[in-house]
Amino acid sequence: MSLQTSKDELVIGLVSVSDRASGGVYEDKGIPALQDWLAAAITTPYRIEPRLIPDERAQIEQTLVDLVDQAGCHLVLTTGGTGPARRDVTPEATLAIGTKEMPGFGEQMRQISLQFVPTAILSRQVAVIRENDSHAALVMNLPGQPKAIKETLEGLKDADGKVLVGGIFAAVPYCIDLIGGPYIDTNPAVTTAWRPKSAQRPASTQDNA
Ligand SMILES: Nc1ncnc2c1ncn2[C@@H]1O[C@H](COP(=O)(O)OP(=O)(O)OP(=O)(O)O)[C@@H](O)[C@H]1O
Ligand SMILES: Nc1nc2c(c(=O)[nH]1)N[C@H]1C(S)=C(S)[C@@H](COP(=O)(O)O)O[C@H]1N2
Repeated sequence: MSLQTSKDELVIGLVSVSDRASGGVYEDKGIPALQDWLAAAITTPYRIEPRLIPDERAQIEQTLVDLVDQAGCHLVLTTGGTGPARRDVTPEATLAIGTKEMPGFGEQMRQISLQFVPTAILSRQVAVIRENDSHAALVMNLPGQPKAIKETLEGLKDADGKVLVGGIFAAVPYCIDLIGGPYIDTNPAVTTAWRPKSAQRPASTQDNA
């Protein structure tokens, strides 16, 4: 297990998978919801690579491969296409481009989402690592309902901000450390990254490490 995190700029791919939003039937709310949440949660500088595409498996696979292999993303979040309907194929496309499956993320997201909606059981969302010769990325599926983005990433808090159910984003920064990506710092008012003590860096040393 290596903790050689990279000094590269953090690059995050956002993929909204929706027939109707990509076809102009309704306005895409997936990418804006992802952007807003990340802007509040991540304090490390980062660049976004957004993509809006239909529920076509080949196009989803190609988009994910391009984001990791060409655009150099360290993290890719998809939204939409995780349900049981005939055109919902985001999990299949994600598994096809992954080199390692990360089942804990999908399991935890369904647990979290069940606190919000009983239909959470219908989401087949998965997460994978994609490794190429030069780097690796974490690719995770979120449900298509725009409100599900904050729910799954952040979890559930009470009126005083006390965490009732932890969101999955807390596990993302250390996962990116372990696959050799940049050190991600978060805003604790939104989400606190879980890292073992040995992997934590004081804020002032992060640029020099
Ligand atoms: N990108 C999006 N922007 C805005 N709303 C969305 C988006 N994706 C989904 N939704 C909303 O969430 C609901 C459930 O999402 P789901 O992914 O199941 O969509 P869908 O019924 O498969 O249709 P489509 O793929 O055309 O968005 C949609 O009916 C829509 O109201
Ligand atoms: N947190 C959360 N998870 C959720 C939902 C939601 O509103 N919030 N909607 C559910 C519903 S209604 C469905 S059908 C599945 C799959 O949605 P998708 O096909 O839009 O990805 O996600 C589920 N997971």
